[in-house]
Amino acid sequence: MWVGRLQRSWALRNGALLLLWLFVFKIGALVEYTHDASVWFPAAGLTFASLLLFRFSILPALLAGCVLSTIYTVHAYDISLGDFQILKAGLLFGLAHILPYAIGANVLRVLIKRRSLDMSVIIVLFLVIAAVSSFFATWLVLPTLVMTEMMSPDAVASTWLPFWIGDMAGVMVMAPFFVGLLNWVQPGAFPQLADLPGLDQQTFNARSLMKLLLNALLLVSCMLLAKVTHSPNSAFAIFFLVIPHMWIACSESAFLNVSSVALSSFLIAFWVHVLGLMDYVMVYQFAINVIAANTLFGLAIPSLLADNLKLRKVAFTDSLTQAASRDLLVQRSAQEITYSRQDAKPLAMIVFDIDYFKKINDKFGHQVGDQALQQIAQLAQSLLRPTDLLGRYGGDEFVLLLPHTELGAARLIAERIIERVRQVTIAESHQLTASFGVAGLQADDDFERLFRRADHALYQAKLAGRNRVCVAEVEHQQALA
Ligand SMILES: Nc1nc2c(ncn2[C@@H]2O[C@H](COP(=O)(O)OP(=O)(O)OP(=O)(O)O)[C@@H](O)[C@H]2O)c(=O)[nH]1
Repeated sequence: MWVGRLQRSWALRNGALLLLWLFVFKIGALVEYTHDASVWFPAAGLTFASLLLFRFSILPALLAGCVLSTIYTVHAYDISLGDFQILKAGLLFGLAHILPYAIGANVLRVLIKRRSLDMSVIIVLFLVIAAVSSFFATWLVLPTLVMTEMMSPDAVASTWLPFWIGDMAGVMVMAPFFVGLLNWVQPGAFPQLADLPGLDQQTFNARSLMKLLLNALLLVSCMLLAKVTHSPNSAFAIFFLVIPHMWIACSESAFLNVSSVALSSFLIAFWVHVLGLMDYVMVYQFAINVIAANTLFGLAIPSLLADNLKLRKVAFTDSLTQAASRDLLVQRSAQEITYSRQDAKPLAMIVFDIDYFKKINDKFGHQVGDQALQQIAQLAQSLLRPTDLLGRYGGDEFVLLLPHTELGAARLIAERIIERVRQVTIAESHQLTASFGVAGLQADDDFERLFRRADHALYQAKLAGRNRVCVAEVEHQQALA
């Protein structure tokens, strides 16, 4: 019910986002580098994600968040500023923080709307936009803080890098998670997101929770190691997290993928704070940024796999008859011939072709011809074993590859098909017939030689009057009429 209200009311949405923004701002303070810079600033990710989804309608919440967080900082750190100066500092901080992310989010929005871009390109663009917009945010916010006397000019040199890393981690690591979360609360706020695979699937089950738990255990172990050994070298063990994260990226939904990176980055901030590992915090931040960038590419895996499957289907299936394409036929035949030879098993090939197909086209039209091809393919397919392969060699010529089949058995199969073909009537009155050539694998056969013999047998069947099966080698012709 509350979700429905949030979706309908602009004011409620802004109010809820303000609360969430202040909450994540406060969590960011867990890894404060100075009072002006957190090395993990998830609020930047929320700013970016909310601007991407809700555009300028969310500005009041973001500006209010910046003003309130400035008031909080001034009081928490006893900075002596008057009320008007605090308000001015808050508003200027807001503008400096929001502007670069508004531009970045809008550029990404426009790019995502171009449906021709594939997921891996969108991810690269997002990473570049995250790095560039957080860099500009850093160099707009810091001078603003100096100008409003929230920060001493001397501190800029030592603060800008952790500030930038903190904002960049906030956007790179947290924005995809916030996008998934906001899109769940308000589906359709940015309809094109539905075209990106899986961000809308909030599927958590026992197996995915177990993976998150293992990930969290590895993370804590690595950080405890750094604490116990007091060695900056052991802090680098955190890079091992790339393994469980890639595992999650390859095996779970996109939303779980971005949630796991967000969770790891939160846990890193939490344990840095609890274990007092601030000296190594930059190592951890670099690690989580690298891991996030890596695992984000996991979002592209489902779409790449789907594209691959689609391409394979197009390349290996004849679109009219759904039989195997000539390419697949040649490829599979070569494989099966090798296996047959290795295992000393027989293999047979049948080549068949509709009789007087040209006349059917001429008399009833191409569409009826196409239907005849489809019917013949379906009929042959229904009589085959799963290990057999039906391919369309070209025009009205089909090839049947029959592994583990003796020549005699292949002939019986051809006879069974020819019998069924005779029962097919097209254009209400025309009865179809077809001719068949059968050949068995011989010692020095490759696909070409085997096909040539089966095709020659087909030619013999045509010469002998069609509507019959002819077997190669034995030169045995059998009229079946
Ligand atoms: N409808 C349709 N016709 C096709 C397709 N591909 C090839 N053809 C036609 O199929 C006919 C093939 O004829 P042929 O196999 O050469 O000769 P035929 O008339 O069947 O005569 P025989 O094979 O000697 O019995 C040609 O007219 C092609 O234009 C297709 O995808 N759909």
